[in-house]
Amino acid sequence: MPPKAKAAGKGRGPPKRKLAEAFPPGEVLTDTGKKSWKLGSPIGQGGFGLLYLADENSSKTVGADAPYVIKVEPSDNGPLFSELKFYMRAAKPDLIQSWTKSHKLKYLGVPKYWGSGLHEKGDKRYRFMVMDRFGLDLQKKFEESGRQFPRKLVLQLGLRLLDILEYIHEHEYVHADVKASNLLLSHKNPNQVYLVDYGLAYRYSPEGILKEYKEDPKRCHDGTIEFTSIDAHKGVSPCRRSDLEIMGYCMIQWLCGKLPWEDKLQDPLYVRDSKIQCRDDISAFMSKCFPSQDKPEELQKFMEEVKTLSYTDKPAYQKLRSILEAGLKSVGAKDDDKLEFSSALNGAGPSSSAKKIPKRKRVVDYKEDSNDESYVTPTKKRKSPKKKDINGVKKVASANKASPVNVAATPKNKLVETGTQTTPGLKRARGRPKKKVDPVE
Ligand SMILES: Nc1ncnc2c1ncn2[C@@H]1O[C@H](COP(=O)(O)OP(=O)(O)OP(=O)(O)O)[C@@H](O)[C@H]1O
Repeated sequence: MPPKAKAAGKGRGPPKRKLAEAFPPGEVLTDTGKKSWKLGSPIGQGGFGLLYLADENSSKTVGADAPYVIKVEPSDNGPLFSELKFYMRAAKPDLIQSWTKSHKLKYLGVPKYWGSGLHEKGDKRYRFMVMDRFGLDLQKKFEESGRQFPRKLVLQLGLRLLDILEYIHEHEYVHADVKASNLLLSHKNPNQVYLVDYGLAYRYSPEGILKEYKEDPKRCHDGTIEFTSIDAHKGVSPCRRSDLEIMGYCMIQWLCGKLPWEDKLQDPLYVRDSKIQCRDDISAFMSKCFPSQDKPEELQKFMEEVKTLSYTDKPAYQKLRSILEAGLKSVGAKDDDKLEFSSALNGAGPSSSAKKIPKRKRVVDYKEDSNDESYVTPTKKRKSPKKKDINGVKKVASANKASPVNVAATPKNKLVETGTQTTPGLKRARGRPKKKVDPVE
């Protein structure tokens, strides 16, 4: 039996996590810096908490174009704790701003952290975090585009992801769960994309000290099964090369529609072995993904460059950028900062294999943030397709027949669940502090 399937849920689950109750619009929360924020309507639901539209507190009501969201979870739930640690360490607006400036970037797709705190209501205590508000996620765009993105778009997304990953890697973290559903478009600017969901982010280099390679059979296959890295399949904590490998699989899927192992995602060992085979013969892998089209040479080179990285190596981000830029050049395009989703630009419509399939959920069997805090995540089986997201537009929960409903048109505070991210039978769990160290206390 695959290790993950054995570990899934049975007997190891933590107590059921409570979802934060729906706060009424107008609820005021005060963060640790004494700044007050006002909640608007709920905008999304994660596995462990709710997201609300929000704004700085004033006499005005928080409308549909609010610039912030607030994530709220019961204070004894772990996941927001882990994510919050990342945001507090690496996503302060000043830090992002100065990096953007010094690296001459037009923007950096890391959400800014605006504050956090604890909020008491009745006899309950909640942890909250304020962040930028975004728009649609790229998984929806991918489905809308018949599960294929144009080459120019894929390469531009790759370039933006390299900016993001270089930044978070240089700030001691890896993301470990890059995928289209974690890439959100800016609420205001349709040409900007942001990487969200740092619930699985791992501090691979606390105070600059790199974690050592160590396989742990109990932690195999963490992440989202089709994209997760070979390191994660082997139960090794994610590192910089893992993020790049995951990103490579994403780009290939966006371009060809379907990765070779996608028909057998219920078998993590099969997925792991397929990825290992592909790494051993990248050219054959590319031929499988692009049987009837020209193989995108740049993606092959990208994967080959990633393959050269050892566990602790710092990736050559600039070389990787040049590889993707050469790809843009080869199709007569340039990085003009416009994200165009129309597949006509590809010169090819969606491939026959590029049909709609249900979105996968991610799996994680542990969480560890080293330094002074260590996390052990008891496995948790997540309730099925209970998702979420709204971003001004919600989808109703029939797996792939999305009916967009404007959140403003839904009954007050009533979340419409969406069915986007489930692979039946696989579990998902998130980090939980072993020691009770509260970052906002
Ligand atoms: N800053 C944001 N602005 C707008 N929408 C967001 C923002 N962050 C997340 N979302 C959307 O809200 C939904 C819930 O996000 P959240 O990160 O809580 O869920 P998740 O990715 O499943 O995380 P969890 O790991 O808690 O399950 C997602 O569909 C996501 O696209």
